[in-house]
Amino acid sequence: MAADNTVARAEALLAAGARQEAIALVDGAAAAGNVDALMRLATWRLIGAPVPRDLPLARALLARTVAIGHVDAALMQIALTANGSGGVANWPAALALLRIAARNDPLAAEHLALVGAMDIDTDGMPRNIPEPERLSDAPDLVRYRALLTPQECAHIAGIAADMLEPASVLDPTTGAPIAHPVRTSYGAVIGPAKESLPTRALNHRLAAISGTMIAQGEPLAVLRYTPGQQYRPHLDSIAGAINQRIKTVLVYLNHGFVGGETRFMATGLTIAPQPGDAIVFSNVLENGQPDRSAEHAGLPVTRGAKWLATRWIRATPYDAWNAPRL
Ligand SMILES: O=C(O)CCC(=O)C(=O)O
Ligand SMILES: [Fe+2]
Repeated sequence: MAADNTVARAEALLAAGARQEAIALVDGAAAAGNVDALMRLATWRLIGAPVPRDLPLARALLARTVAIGHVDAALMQIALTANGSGGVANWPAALALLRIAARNDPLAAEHLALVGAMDIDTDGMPRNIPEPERLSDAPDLVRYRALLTPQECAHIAGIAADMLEPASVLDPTTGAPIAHPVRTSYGAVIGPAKESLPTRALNHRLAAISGTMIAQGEPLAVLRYTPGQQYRPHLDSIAGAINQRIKTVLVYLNHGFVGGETRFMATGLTIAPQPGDAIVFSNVLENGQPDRSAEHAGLPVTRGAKWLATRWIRATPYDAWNAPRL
């Protein structure tokens, strides 16, 4: 179907407060097989606005969108299939969909090649976990050298590059976003609809090296620090959290910058980022309470740009679709 302006007209209606008309317009076009309208309906069902969130329905709409031919819809369908959003997590089905998408889409072909190069089983789980190097006992901290290949690092950074935003917090009085007081880097979160199959496999790898279930991980966050930017000393644990951040995995994604070491304040231990290296540390003591000795910082970058992926891991499964505030 030729491109038309149905979705743009619906956006204008939404902006003007005509919600029902906007929905009716897109519904009608989608029923008539308009691929952009179908894609928009699917994303509305994922976002939960201006219609209620319905993940299984979003999946069904995406499947129809893919059948007509829509590259982004295919990659989203693959992500949701692999991570079980709106259904049961099904790696083999996601891989089969990626094989089909890769026939026509160079980006999907790249994802397939990345996954094909990994040492994983038929469920996308790593077959071998390398031996860690212990860096300290208090805090409980280990390092895995070259856990990610340069291609894997570039893949993660590439997904995030399109979504980077300055770190912000909400002003408690006005509710408006203001500069984050502790972290000055730019960042992006690779949420469940953007979790490419290579990212999913890497998240399995990060779960394996941290001895946790993949479902405990918050969506992978990617940070980019340019000169002067830093992550001031902080704890990753959250005071009073019901579902505590028990562990953190940091993966250094690149080289070609100066500064940006990770420092643990209690010991002074300072880690020089090497691309592909991962560190894993515990943010809680054996009794589950926050471990003050896990306080750490990302030192200022003085030249170039530092890219880093962070996986904050909770005590119990974390639902990224219905994330609680703590
Ligand atoms: O940039 C770093 O080295 C530290 C990052 C960090 O502390 C975090 O992501 O929680
Ligand atoms: Fe941190």
